[in-house]
Amino acid sequence: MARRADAFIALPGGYGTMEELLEMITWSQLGFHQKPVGVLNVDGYYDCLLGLFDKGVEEGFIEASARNIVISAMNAQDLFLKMEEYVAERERVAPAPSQRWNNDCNNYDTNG
Ligand SMILES: C/C(=C\CNc1ncnc2c1ncn2[C@@H]1O[C@H](COP(=O)(O)O)[C@@H](O)[C@H]1O)CO
Repeated sequence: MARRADAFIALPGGYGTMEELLEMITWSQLGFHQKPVGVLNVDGYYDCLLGLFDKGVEEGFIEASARNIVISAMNAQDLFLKMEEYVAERERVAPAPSQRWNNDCNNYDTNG
């Protein structure tokens, strides 16, 4: 499913949603994909998580270029606009990304 998606959007959710969001962010960071990853920050639900990402950059745990992987907006219209404009800045760092993608995403793609 992840391989077939054009983009990923996290709506407000719990641990499972956050886990999937972070997985798509880390896959982008590792160069497994260059698709936009959006956060629909309804009523500021994700403010703390986004703030933690900023702190991660400030503290040197997250590269500034990797912080740009995460696109956020308070409403769907703004989020879509930002995601349409997204250009992946990070190089593909993983060796043979297409092979890695197939290997790492097999669990998600039950339709072949
Ligand atoms: C093995 C992986 C993920 C495992 N986690 C989940 N797999 C499938 N479905 C899940 C997982 N975690 C939560 N869910 C369901 O998603 C909905 C939202 O969950 P949330 O915790 O409220 O955000 C809910 O229906 C859960 O049952 C690989 O990544």
